[in-house]
Amino acid sequence: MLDGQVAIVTGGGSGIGRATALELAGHGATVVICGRRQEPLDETGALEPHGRIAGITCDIREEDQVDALVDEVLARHGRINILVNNAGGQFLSPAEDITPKGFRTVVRLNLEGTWLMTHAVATKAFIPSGNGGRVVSVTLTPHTGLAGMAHSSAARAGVENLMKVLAIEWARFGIKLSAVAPGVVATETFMTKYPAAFRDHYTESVLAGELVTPEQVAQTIAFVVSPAGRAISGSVINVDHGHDVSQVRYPPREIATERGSIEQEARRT
Ligand SMILES: CCCCCCCCC/C=C/C(=O)SCCNC(=O)CCNC(=O)[C@H](O)C(C)(C)COP(=O)(O)OP(=O)(O)OC[C@H]1O[C@@H](n2cnc3c(N)ncnc32)[C@H](O)[C@@H]1OP(=O)(O)O
Ligand SMILES: NC(=O)C1=CN([C@@H]2O[C@H](COP(=O)(O)OP(=O)(O)OC[C@H]3O[C@@H](n4cnc5c(N)ncnc54)[C@H](OP(=O)(O)O)[C@@H]3O)[C@@H](O)[C@H]2O)C=CC1
Repeated sequence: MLDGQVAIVTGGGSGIGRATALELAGHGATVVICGRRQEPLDETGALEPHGRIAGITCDIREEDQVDALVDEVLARHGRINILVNNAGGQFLSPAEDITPKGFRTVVRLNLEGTWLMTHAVATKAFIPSGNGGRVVSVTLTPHTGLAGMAHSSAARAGVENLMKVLAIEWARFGIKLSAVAPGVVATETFMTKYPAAFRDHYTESVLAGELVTPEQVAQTIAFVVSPAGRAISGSVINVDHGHDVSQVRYPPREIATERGSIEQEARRT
């Protein structure tokens, strides 16, 4: 389905990004993955039997590193057809405890990093080639607001609207852009990063009684960038077992602290 296509998947060393890199490579694409650490990238590469996945370190928040990544992919492969903006994340915190620096950190990663990658790939590869390209950005549901993640909710809303605006502006270049918005996905990070009460509550209370798998998100992304998804642009596609339309009280009684909020995520060491 993707023979001859060259794809970049950010955050391809783990979770949804790893599953997406493997899915695209399984359909014949040559995939370059990036992240801040080399080791997880190498681990993903080793899982692909035909040598179709290679890793290049890059912090998507840094403009010079983004430029260097895109230049390197073009030098190696001569073209880019697909960009998957998957790298992202946040720390869990009651909104009143998020500092200006903390808010900026999350917005920089999710919104500015996505913008830098998208702009660089479009201006260096998609537009000059005359062939356009496909962009999928991974965001989040629920769209009604992800309580405990004010910074990330704001950033992801920005990403989804960015995809819509660019779908209009860059239609003339043949560039199609969409967002894929997962619900709660059983990645290693989700299962280990957040306070146990938060993780257990959302694992047990999701509508369908089961979490989304990274592979389900990856297969949706592969469909969107495949020939079958050619007419998809400016869309937000939920992969969430109905999470977006469910009504959830905040904070959930079962995990509310004495302050009437949620437990803050421990700082990483
Ligand atoms: C209805 C609901 C349904 C809810 C249903 C639930 C659905 C959950 C769905 C979502 C799941 C996922 O996304 S799972 C995937 C998540 N994956 C990730 O988050 C991976 C990427 N994340 C990260 O790298 C980090 O978390 C992130 C903080 C964003 C960036 O890390 P950095 O190393 O760049 O930054 P740091 O140096 O650690 O921190 C920079 C500043 O950020 C702030 N900061 C960082 N960690 C902090 C913390 N735990 N508590 C407070 N503040 C913190 C401080 O101000 C820090 O500055 P100082 O004070 O100076 O230190
Ligand atoms: N798991 C879930 O429940 C859900 C996840 N999502 C979103 O899906 C995406 C993937 O999540 P998931 O697979 O669970 O999480 P992971 O933590 O496994 O993946 C995040 C990846 O992004 C990379 N990354 C983080 N910061 C940067 C950076 N500044 N520059 C480049 N790469 C970076 C990390 O690698 P490294 O640390 O080496 O840089 C890592 O490989 C995220 O955007 C997440 O918020 C959305 C809905 C639900």
